[in-house]
Amino acid sequence: MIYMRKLPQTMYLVDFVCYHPPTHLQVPTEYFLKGFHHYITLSASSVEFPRKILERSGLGEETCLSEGLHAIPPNQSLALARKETEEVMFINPKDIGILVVNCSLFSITPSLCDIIINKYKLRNNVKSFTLGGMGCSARVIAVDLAKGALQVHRNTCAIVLSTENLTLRAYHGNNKSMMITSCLFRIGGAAILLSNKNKDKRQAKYKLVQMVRTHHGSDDEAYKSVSHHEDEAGELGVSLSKSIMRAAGETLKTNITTLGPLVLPFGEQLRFLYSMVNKKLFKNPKTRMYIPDFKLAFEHFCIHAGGRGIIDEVEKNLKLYPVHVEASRMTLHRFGNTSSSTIWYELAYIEAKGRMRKNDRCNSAVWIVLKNVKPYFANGGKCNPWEDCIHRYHV
Ligand SMILES: CC(C)(COP(=O)(O)OP(=O)(O)OC[C@H]1O[C@@H](n2cnc3c(N)ncnc32)[C@H](O)[C@@H]1OP(=O)(O)O)[C@@H](O)C(=O)NCCC(=O)NCCSC(=O)CC(=O)O
Repeated sequence: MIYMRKLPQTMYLVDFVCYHPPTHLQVPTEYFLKGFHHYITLSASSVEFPRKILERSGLGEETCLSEGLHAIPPNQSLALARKETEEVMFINPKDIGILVVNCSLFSITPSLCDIIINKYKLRNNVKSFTLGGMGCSARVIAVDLAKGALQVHRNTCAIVLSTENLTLRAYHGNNKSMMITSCLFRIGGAAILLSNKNKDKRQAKYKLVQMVRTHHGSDDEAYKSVSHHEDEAGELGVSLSKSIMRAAGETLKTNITTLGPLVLPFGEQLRFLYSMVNKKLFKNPKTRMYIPDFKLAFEHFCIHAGGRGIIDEVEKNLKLYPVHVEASRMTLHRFGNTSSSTIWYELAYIEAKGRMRKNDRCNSAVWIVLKNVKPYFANGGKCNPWEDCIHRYHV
């Protein structure tokens, strides 16, 4: 009995839903650019910049912005920002013991967790955590936090709510790195139900098998790659530095080194080890680090849809095929960069395509599929954000 209590708890992903924004919130390119012209005093040289970025971004014509950002000039009131968050975050409140909410750019009192607890009248011993400022990486951090809490609290359900809120963050200046953020980021969110209850095993879709987190905050360049600050003219904005690709590449390398031994076939591990020893120990300048074939470890890849450039880079570095990055590209096209929730739209895409088969493995936390997941239309009308458009994808 004592031995049993010490066993690590298995964490199941019972189900998840993604916010499906209403069509009146859509921002087709021309409409978006018209709004941009109204609320930004663009200098002559930068007038064409947002158009250029939008055309090359990988975003389609149906991505959405919050109600406040449709107004001309934008209505950036706290009330509308709060309304946005309340609309995006929704749960089924039954039996929740742990609540984790992550939202990078919107932090208020009462907290985002408090809003949910009050709205759904959650029980008073619920363990709640609100994470802020962590960008898209919070998608892993929030699940990891829930996992840690589920190790301590047995026979418990946890909800993770991942979202971003841009209403208060529309940028009104000429700084290109900050304009890019406005061009790429869109409204979105996801709710993920996790459980360590034995009885949930039967209905759960996925089981967590590995979780890897690495932190590159000690590297100054990585630290500054996404940053909220004032521009040269004193306008607040969130800048994306050009070095983000390099930072993403470095993080990928560290993750590969950590995750490789846990998921790769033995032969791939050996090849990787051989190249590492050659390069690091024998300092052989001719040896290039071997990038293991992760296609042998995963059937599905959910790569953060941060921008076309990011997806291109990961596809190239990991030598993936177009089908492996299809869910990321289609998510970027249909929903835009929704920050920490993009990977859940991607998982929903793979499900909607009917590609999720029993025993398949998905990154980025490593999930194993517990049963064939039926696409939405075979699922009794269960909510999938792709349900009205999956037949039109891929594009
Ligand atoms: C923005 C792009 C779509 C542009 O694609 P292109 O293939 O056209 O790239 P390009 O290099 O030719 O760039 C076109 C123009 O944009 C400029 N440009 C590109 N990136 C820039 C940047 N970060 N800051 C300032 N300017 C930039 C180039 O100088 C050029 O300007 P000129 O024409 O004047 O020479 C792509 O670079 C991309 O996807 N970048 C990654 C976006 C990103 O960082 N996403 C992660 C967000 S963070 C995130 O998602 C996590 C979170 O939520 O926190």
